Amino acid sequence: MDDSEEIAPAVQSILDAARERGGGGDRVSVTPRSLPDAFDAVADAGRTPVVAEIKPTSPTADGERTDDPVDLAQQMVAGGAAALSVLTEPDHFGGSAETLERVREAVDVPVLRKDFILHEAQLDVVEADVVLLIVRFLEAEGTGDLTDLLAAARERGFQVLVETHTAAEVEQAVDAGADIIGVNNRDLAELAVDLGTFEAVAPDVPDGVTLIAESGIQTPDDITRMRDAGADALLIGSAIMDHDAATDVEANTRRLTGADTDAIETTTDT
Ligand SMILES: O=C(O)c1ccccc1NCC(=O)[C@H](O)[C@H](O)COP(=O)(O)O
Repeated sequence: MDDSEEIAPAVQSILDAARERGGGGDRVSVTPRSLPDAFDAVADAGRTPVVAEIKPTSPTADGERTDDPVDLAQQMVAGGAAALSVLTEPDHFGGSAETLERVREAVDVPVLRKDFILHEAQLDVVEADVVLLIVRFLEAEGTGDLTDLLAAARERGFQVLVETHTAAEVEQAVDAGADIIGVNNRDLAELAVDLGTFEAVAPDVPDGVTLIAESGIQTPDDITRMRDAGADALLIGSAIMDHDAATDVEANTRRLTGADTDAIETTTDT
C-alpha cells in the first residue's frame, strides 16, 4: 500500500495497531487441515462451501456478540460451515490468539487466522490451518514483502489466503505464488461493500487457484451471484454473527450453506 493513499480512519487505526504488535516467541510449526479438501468435501455433499467467521465486533458492526466463541464455532459447524475464520485482532475486532486456539481444539474443520499480519514475527503467535496476507497492506514501509511472507508462512506449515481487491493485486498475488486467493468486496480505503468487485476481478484469477469471495454476502441470492462469478467458497462474517440482533448462529449458517437440519455431523475434538 502506498503510504500516501487515503484510507478510512478505522483502517488506519487497525494498521497503526498492527505495526505496533510484536510476534510470539517460539517459531510455530503446524500440520494443517486442508482448506481445498474441506471445500471439495462440502461441495460433494451438496452444500455451499462457506468459511464462517467468528468476529465478535468490527469497525462496521452495529454491536458486539459476547457469546463464547467455542459455542459459536460449534454452531457454525453444525450449520454446515466447511471452515471457520477467527479474528485474532484484539483492538478493533474483539479477537485473540487464545480464542483461535480454543476454537481449533473444539472443531475438526480448517481454521483461518484472520489478522493483519505485516511482518514475519507475527506468524509466530498461534497455530492455525490458514493465515491471511492482505496484498494492499504489504510492501509499504515497515511491512514485509508478500513473496517472502508467503514463503515464511508455508515454511511453518500454514496454508495462505492472499487477499486482493483489484486485478493488479491479483497479479501481485499470482506472481508471488499464491494458490488460495480471496477477493474482498469491502474496499478497505472506504469500507464500502460492493459485490460487483468480485464479479469484476474474478476473471483475472487463473484456473487452479482456490478462489474465495469475501465480505458483504448476506443472502442465498448473493451466494448464487458469487458462485456464478466463479467463487469456490464464500467468507461470511456479519450475516452469520448478526451483531445487533444476536440471532441463532447455527440457523444463520444453515441458511447460507443450504445444509439439511439432520445431515451435518457435529464437532469432534482433534
Ligand atoms: O468487517 C469490517 O468492518 C472490517 C473493517 C476494516 C477492515 C476489515 C474489516 N473486515 C475484514 C473482513 O475481511 C471481513 O470480516 C470478512 O471478509 C467478512 O465480511 P462480512 O461478511 O461482510 O462480515
